[in-house]
Amino acid sequence: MSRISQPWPPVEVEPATVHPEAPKQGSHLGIHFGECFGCGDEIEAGLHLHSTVGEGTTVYSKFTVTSAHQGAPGLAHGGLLACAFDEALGSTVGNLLRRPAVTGKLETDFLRPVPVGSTLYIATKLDGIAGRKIYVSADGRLDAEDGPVAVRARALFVRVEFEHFSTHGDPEALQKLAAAHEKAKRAREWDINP
Ligand SMILES: CCCCCCCCCCCC(=O)SCCNC(=O)CCNC(=O)[C@H](O)C(C)(C)COP(=O)(O)OP(=O)(O)OC[C@H]1O[C@@H](n2cnc3c(N)ncnc32)[C@H](O)[C@@H]1OP(=O)(O)O
Repeated sequence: MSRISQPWPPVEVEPATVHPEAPKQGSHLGIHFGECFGCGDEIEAGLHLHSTVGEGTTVYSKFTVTSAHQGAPGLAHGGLLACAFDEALGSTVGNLLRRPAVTGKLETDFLRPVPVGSTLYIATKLDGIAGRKIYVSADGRLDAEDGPVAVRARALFVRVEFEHFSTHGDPEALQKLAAAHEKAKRAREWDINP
């Protein structure tokens, strides 16, 4: 039985073009929000995903499973694995395209159990764009870049305006976040052009 029967992407797409100001190959992608469950450093039990830009439209992420992420004893919870992929895919879309987008659909195939203590090596790539729709997919390999594939994911992200977050989210927290990003940007420019 084929695990994924639908063609991917499911519609005709244009190739995704990386934004000229996107972080370059080899750049480590920072935390986009300290309280983000996927990447933030303020959530002790969070996933603490780390990502690096790869070649073309690829981003590589790592996620180490801890006892805080269990479903069955000693094994990662499938929902948290899906969360790791949402983060890896979303970070790829956000950082490479530099336009706000949210997950519209996320599909996961769990191919092998993922034990506590193991690290998932997630390789994500942009598969194409159709209007506001961005198609993206990833493989997660166990314990090595060339390890066996344990989880696969495919997602549709939908481009939104900034108002999506200010209308539905926490405007005060957004303002603080924007101010922190601006401060970090100025500090980087100062480092580069003292
Ligand atoms: C540096 C930065 C780092 C940034 C790093 C960030 C990393 C964070 C990672 C976490 C990301 C998340 O979890 S985001 C949080 C989870 N997601 C959400 O909360 C989204 C909730 N849903 C929504 O707000 C809405 O449904 C939207 C925005 C997705 C779509 O609503 P809309 O704006 O009214 O647009 P709509 O017309 O419905 O959809 C647009 C097109 O997409 C299609 N479409 C929409 N949803 C689906 C779907 N589930 N399945 C198929 N197709 C769909 C529609 O058919 C349509 O196609 P066509 O007619 O054009 O052909």
